[in-house]
Amino acid sequence: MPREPKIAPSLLSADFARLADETARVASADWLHFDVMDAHFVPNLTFGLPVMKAVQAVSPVPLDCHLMIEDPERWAPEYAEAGARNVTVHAEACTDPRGVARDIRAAGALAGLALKPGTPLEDHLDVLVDFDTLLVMSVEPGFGGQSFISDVLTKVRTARRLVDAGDLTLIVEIDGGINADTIEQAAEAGVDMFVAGSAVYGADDPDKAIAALREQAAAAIRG
Ligand SMILES: O=C(CO)[C@H](O)[C@H](O)COP(=O)(O)O
Repeated sequence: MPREPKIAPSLLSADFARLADETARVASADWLHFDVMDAHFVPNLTFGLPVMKAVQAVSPVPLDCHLMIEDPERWAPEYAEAGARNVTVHAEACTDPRGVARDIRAAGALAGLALKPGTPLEDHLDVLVDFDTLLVMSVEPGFGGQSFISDVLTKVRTARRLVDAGDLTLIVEIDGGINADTIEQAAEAGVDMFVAGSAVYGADDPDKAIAALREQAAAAIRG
């Protein structure tokens, strides 16, 4: 059966003054991507656990929390306990990736591992068996609206091969610069879940943009 592409709009590109309305505008999405930035691991500051809980209470779609923070071991389980569907930590920030994956899962969420564009997949292959999702960053984490870095597709292809061979069970996710010009190459490389910020929230009708991106990715997978 062909892969069914999934779309996760990134709330980073939404109007922060109207977060409840902005979650309702993407009700057809698969996950809602929630970017937590601490101004230390990345040079930007967004929102944290109290805002996540408020969004979680009104969101029609499950939350996909991407923690771009130092000390993820301290915070990740709390996002899981608050009801996130998936909680992703950065490999570059983790001192105990296996331990944090175990804690996230024990708190009821899927556990995700994210890699910055320059971080080799090979350096973290041994821990991937403990994770449910792999988030391949296709921009430097910190800001929306950047250009897609196509070199990271090598990591996507490797992960896809390992999943298709049955060596790993992972949702392969990509984040950064995904739009109508880039989604097809990402889909062909093997992505399951596409995070899109500006391409969705920058559209007049975000739900229409989600449907169009999903269909474009599905067509690329069908070949
Ligand atoms: O994690 C992120 C940045 O660190 C964002 O989710 C990502 O950049 C999405 O925005 P866009 O689709 O506009 O690139």
